Amino acid sequence: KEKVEITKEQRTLMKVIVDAYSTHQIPQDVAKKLLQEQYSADENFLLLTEMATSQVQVLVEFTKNIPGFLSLDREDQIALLKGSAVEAMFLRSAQVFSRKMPSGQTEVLEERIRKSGISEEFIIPMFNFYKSIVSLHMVQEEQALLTTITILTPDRPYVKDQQAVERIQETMLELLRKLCVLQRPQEPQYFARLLGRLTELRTLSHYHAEMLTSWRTNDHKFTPLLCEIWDVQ
Ligand SMILES: Cc1cccc(C)c1Nc1c(-c2c(F)cccc2F)nc2cccc(C)n12
Repeated sequence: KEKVEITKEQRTLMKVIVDAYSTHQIPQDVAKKLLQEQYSADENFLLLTEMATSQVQVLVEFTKNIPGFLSLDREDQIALLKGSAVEAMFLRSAQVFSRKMPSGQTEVLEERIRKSGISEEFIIPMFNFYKSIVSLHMVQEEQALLTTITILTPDRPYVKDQQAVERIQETMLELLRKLCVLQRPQEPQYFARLLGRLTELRTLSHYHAEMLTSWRTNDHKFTPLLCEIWDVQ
């Protein structure tokens, strides 16, 4: 039986990441608007665009706090952010669903997503993914580390020094592996199941690209930040 223990530096690393992850949450005003504004496809889309924009801002702030990220080549930092944004945002919004939001915000958010002009063919895989994340009952450390591992994927387009990214990602993978063993001794495959979700995320990012195109065709407006992160317009 492998004796697994978290070293002192791993504990420090985890605290930095979890603090950054929990500090940078969706602003309350956006969450509050979800409950107040009226229901129309356009109003729902506007709210979700605002939510997506603040999710990108939160993602950038979180990423800057990942130990080692800012010491990467500047262009590689941008390539990692652009390449991982959708996946990190799917994880983040899935966690919004898994954490019972107060006063039925979850149901309201689900309703607004379903009624925002997204075609059924994207809604189904999106909500299946949310359900599969909720069913894992991840703790915050796992959520923060899984998002960090997603951001630090070396083979994103245009990343020049993949080795440097791999080195940091490996540190995070080892920490998450230990956490899973300690957290769920009775579920030896739990770590593998978590990483399996990252494969599902790649499929979702293809759906997301198609959603963007279909929104554009219906002449929906995005914010400058969303245009920049996903190279639209
Ligand atoms: C904020 C939100 C939450 C859940 C579902 C959806 C459809 C959204 N909204 C968007 C997403 C998006 C995301 F932010 C996280 C997960 C999956 C996503 F499709 N991406 C974009 C890009 C341009 C405009 C919007 C409205 N939008």
